[in-house]
Amino acid sequence: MKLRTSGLVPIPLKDRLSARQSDIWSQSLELEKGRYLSVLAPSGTGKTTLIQSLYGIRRDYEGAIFWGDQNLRTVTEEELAHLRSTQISIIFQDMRLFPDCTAWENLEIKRSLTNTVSPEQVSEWMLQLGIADKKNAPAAQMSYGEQQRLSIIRALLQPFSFLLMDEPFSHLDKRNTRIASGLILSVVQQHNAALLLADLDENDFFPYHQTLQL
Ligand SMILES: Nc1ncnc2c1ncn2[C@@H]1O[C@H](COP(=O)(O)OP(=O)(O)OP(=O)(O)O)[C@@H](O)[C@H]1O
Repeated sequence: MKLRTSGLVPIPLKDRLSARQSDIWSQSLELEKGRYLSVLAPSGTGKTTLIQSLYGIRRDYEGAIFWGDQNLRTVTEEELAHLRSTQISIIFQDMRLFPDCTAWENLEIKRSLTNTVSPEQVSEWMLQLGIADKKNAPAAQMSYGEQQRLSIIRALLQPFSFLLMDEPFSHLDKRNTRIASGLILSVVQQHNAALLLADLDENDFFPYHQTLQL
């Protein structure tokens, strides 16, 4: 399966976009399994809009987004749910954890849906990312950096062919970013998945095949 966009333009950004060049807006974009794409964009230029449109959360755009032969605009809720649970995983900029659930519960809600990762593996990843001691803490009581590490692990608890990431390391220091990106890369490689990282500045978190300006 391939991700393909054509003539994509978010309607709220339309007037602003007509005044500047972009590698993605109004163009065609293709991403295949196993490819790593970096999308660079200054604050406020549409990273979150892009990621949420690709994930099917937003539909206020012109043009089209295809996952394989499925046009996101016309897929049914069931087809979209199936795509998200089998093909597309995501790390949201705003994390979207359940604040009153513990760290472990936040992960278990996702993990138990497909049971493709063992609880032991989850514990190991929490240890690796330095949040094992937060297992029983409500997400709302975790620091933003801890919540971000939790939401990174959560994204890895399902089968996927594409991983969408919206500034996934914005609350992390260099060391934690290195550890978290190493974990993400190893799981992406296991799945032979594609990775799309939308971020503010150039970085070497992953060995990209392509870098585009939003
Ligand atoms: N539904 C909407 N209606 C009007 N304007 C919107 C809407 N959604 C986003 N915008 C505007 O579009 C621009 C891009 O927003 P977006 O959140 O995608 O940017 P971003 O690149 O992710 O920014 P940041 O790096 O600061 O998180 C912003 O100026 C925002 O105010």
